Parts: sequence; structure tokens; C-alpha cells
Amino acid sequence: MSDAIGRYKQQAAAWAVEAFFRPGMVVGLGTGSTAAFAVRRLAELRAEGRLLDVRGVPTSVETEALARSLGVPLTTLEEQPVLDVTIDGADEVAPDLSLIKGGGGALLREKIVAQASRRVVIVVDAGKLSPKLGTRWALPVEVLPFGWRSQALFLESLGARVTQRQRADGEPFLTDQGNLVLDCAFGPIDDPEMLAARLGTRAGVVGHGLFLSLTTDLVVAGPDGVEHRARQD
Ligand SMILES: O=C[C@H](O)[C@H](O)[C@H](O)COP(=O)(O)O
Repeated sequence: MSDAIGRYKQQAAAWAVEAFFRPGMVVGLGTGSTAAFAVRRLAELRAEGRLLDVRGVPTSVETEALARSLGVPLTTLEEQPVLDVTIDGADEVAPDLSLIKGGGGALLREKIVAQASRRVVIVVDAGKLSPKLGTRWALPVEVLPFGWRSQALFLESLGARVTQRQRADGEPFLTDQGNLVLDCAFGPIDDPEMLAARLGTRAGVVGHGLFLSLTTDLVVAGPDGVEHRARQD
């Protein structure tokens, strides 16, 4: 990550925390390098004596560890099934604020947390903006290990070039749920709703990175500063 991109991610995340987190809220804590800046900003505000009673629901083991290390109080969706607001990153953002997520493999928990949130604030650097989902990023699809090659063939039949995600040591990448991720290069996706519907009916596919109609607010940082866009319903 270049210094400038890191700075934009940090600016977007910090702006969102200050704009959207309020005392007493229960908040979703996203996963990835941009969402981590939000957790760090929350910890900084706590160190200043602000937002001390805000509790977070982490979207991954990684975010849980970060929040714990910074002393951010945590809760669970079992205890708090409705969240006030979630701040999370994204890999690709279309003009209608639909997203591809899952570059870090946290797509399933991220979607569960987003669906449980009254407000979903996505924080990105301007390089994530895209004219159409799939133009810049392959779609991550989380599949059960059982029968995963059948899912790979199914995804190819939908037009994807499929790559099983691997760790740096060459072993299969496993999600926090112990599932595999198949990265599906579709190219620009003309009808994301139709694709999401087809993926949703396939046994063995437990999640996918298309986040449609979930974003309520987008915070983008780039060379021209920070911009906030609210979804137009
Ligand atoms: O699974 C990971 C998430 O969807 C991330 O929010 C996404 O990959 C963006 O990550 P980053 O902020 O590191 O670019």
C-alpha cells in the first residue's frame, strides 16, 4: 500500500468514526486495513475520554484481536442483534453504492453484521471507485470444503475464471468459519442482482462478496479530501 493510499484510508475511517459513532451506540467493526483505522480512531477517542460506552461487534477474529488489544469493549450479535451503525471497508464500490467485499476473507461475518445494522458506512480510498462491479476485483465466494470442486465448476458455468484462494505458504486459505474462498473473475458484472440470486440458491455456497442495497453511506478519501455520499432511496 502506498503512503498516499494509507493516508486516504485513515482519513476516510477517522472521518466516519467522528461523524457516525455517538455515545451509547453498539457498532459493527469491519475488517481490513481501512476498517482497522476506524478501530484505532475509536481507541484514540476513548483515550481522550470520549465514546467510552460504545461497544463493538467485530466482523472477524482479526478485528476482535485488534479491538481487544486496544481496549475497545466488545459484545456479540447474540447479545445485541440490532446494531446502530457499522463502519467497514470495501474492495470495489459502484456508483449505486453496491460493493464487492471479501478481499480479507471476512465477507460472511461482514454481511451478517451489515444486515443487522441500521446504518452501514463504507470507508474507502478513491481508488476503490468503479464504474461497474467486477471491473477491478474478482468476486470472492465462500464455499464449504465438502464438494468444493463442484462449486468451482458451477461458478465457471456462470462465466467466472475461478481461483482457489491460498495463503502465503501455499496452503488453502480458510475463513473464520473454516470454509474455502474461490475468487471468481467475472469481468464487469451486468446484473449483480441476478448473479447474487443464482449464488444464493446453490447449496455449498455459504456466502459471496456482492453487497447489494446494504450501504447507507459512503465516505471516500482522495487527493481532493474527504467526501460523504448518502444513498439516494
Ligand atoms: O474481507 C475483507 C473485507 O471485505 C475488507 O473490508 C475489504 O477487503 C477491504 O480491505 P482494505 O480496507 O484492506 O482495502
